[in-house]
Amino acid sequence: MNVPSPSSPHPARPSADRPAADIAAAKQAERTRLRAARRAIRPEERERQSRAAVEHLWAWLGPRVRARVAAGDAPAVGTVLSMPSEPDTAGLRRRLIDTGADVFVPVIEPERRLSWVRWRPDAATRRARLAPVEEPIGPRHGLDALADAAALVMPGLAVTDDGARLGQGGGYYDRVLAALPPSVPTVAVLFEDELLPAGSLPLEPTDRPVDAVATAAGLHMCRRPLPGSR
Ligand SMILES: Nc1nc2c(c(=O)[nH]1)N(C=O)[C@@H](CNc1ccc(C(=O)N[C@@H](CCC(=O)O)C(=O)O)cc1)CN2
Ligand SMILES: Nc1ncnc2c1ncn2[C@@H]1O[C@H](COP(=O)(O)OP(=O)(O)OP(=O)(O)O)[C@@H](O)[C@H]1O
Repeated sequence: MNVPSPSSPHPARPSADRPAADIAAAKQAERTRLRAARRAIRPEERERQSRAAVEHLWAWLGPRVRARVAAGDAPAVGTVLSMPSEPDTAGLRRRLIDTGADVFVPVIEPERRLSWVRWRPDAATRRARLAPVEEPIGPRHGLDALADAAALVMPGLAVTDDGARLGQGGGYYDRVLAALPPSVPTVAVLFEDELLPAGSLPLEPTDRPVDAVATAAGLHMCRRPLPGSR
């Protein structure tokens, strides 16, 4: 079987021959387009799509978390505190907590690194200095907190059918994906129009693909079936 290793660079590399500055500029233009499209999404529509995307994600993730909790091995799950422009992960976090998972969300560190803080519904948060995101206050952990996670649920602005991801531009998640054990399934949560055809996003050598995308339309497998999904 010719399945690419999850930690290898993305196999489809339409932008391989372009100068790096061109690719970065093309990404920036795409971010501008995608952010404008997000601003046009009404709150009720964001709510609807967030609920439906979480429902599809939970149909796969819920049973896996439950099984591990029942076996006395309550898993970690990485996710985010969503910005108002993003699909809302609040419903996912509530279900994870209700089911007994350990929920971790990112905190921005120097040199575009992330650390991970355990989140509870009553967690005190503060605004990050370098991005318009809330971060919980509390002990910070390295990526080892997610080494045996049931999933890493990621933000992003768009992902292609085959898993190429465009984020907010910090490279934070590319660094995470480069260091995360390939056994941890990675899923981006997006609005419906943000799952794009393969080949339609500019790629840099440091970009790392995601395994799947959850939208209101369903859970789309980009690279390999998620464990237990069939
Ligand atoms: N909820 C959430 N948390 C996250 C991320 C994320 O994408 N979403 N990140 C993922 O890496 C990291 C934070 N990085 C971020 C960097 C920039 C922006 C941002 O929204 N910036 C401005 C854009 C300014 C500009 O135009 O250049 C904005 O969109 O208004 C958000 C997060 C870690 N935590
Ligand atoms: N593993 C890495 N090591 C060093 N530099 C990196 C790494 N990953 C990404 N970068 C740098 O970070 C820059 C921004 O990355 P990119 O445009 O892929 O961010 P993004 O995936 O859109 O953002 P984010 O992950 O923060 O949501 C890249 O131009 C690249 O130079």
